[in-house]
Amino acid sequence: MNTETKKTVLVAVGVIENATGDIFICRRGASQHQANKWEFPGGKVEAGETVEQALTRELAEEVGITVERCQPLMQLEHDYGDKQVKLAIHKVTAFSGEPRGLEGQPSRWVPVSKLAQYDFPEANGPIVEKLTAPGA
Ligand SMILES: Nc1nc2c([nH]c(=O)n2[C@@H]2O[C@H](COP(=O)(O)OP(=O)(O)OP(=O)(O)O)[C@@H](O)[C@H]2O)c(=O)[nH]1
Ligand SMILES: [Mg+2]
Repeated sequence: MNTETKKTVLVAVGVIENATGDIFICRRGASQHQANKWEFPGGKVEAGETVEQALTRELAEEVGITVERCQPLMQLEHDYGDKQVKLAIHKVTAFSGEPRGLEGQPSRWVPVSKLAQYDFPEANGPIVEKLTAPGA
């Protein structure tokens, strides 16, 4: 399929931050797109939803938290060849509940300084850069 006809999938992504500044990441499943890579939890925005509504729904479903405060961090488009995605990324700075992998996915809190050691999907490069930039 050429780029003119390829459909872009809009994805709501949450960078969940705790009081000590650590970030919560999950590992994608073996049968998912970008299998076994680490990710910031989130998922596709459904018809009729805003990005924030999708983020709230996905984070409740996947990691069991209720988003109480979030701010837009950045938006990124990436073409994987088999799939074109637009990531709408928010930083989640207040939430209730303790995040955990509700779909059986491995998950952990990671200090920002260690984020670059994890294998993320290619699209995530600029997110990790922004989070680890001096003064971020
Ligand atoms: N959640 C999430 N998706 C990402 C990230 N980076 C990235 O390229 N993606 C891509 O965004 C797309 C949609 O994410 P998803 O598979 O989580 O969607 P979903 O939760 O609605 O799941 P589904 O597969 O059950 O429909 C995937 O193609 C995935 O590879 C990321 O950091 N977090
Ligand atoms: Mg998901």
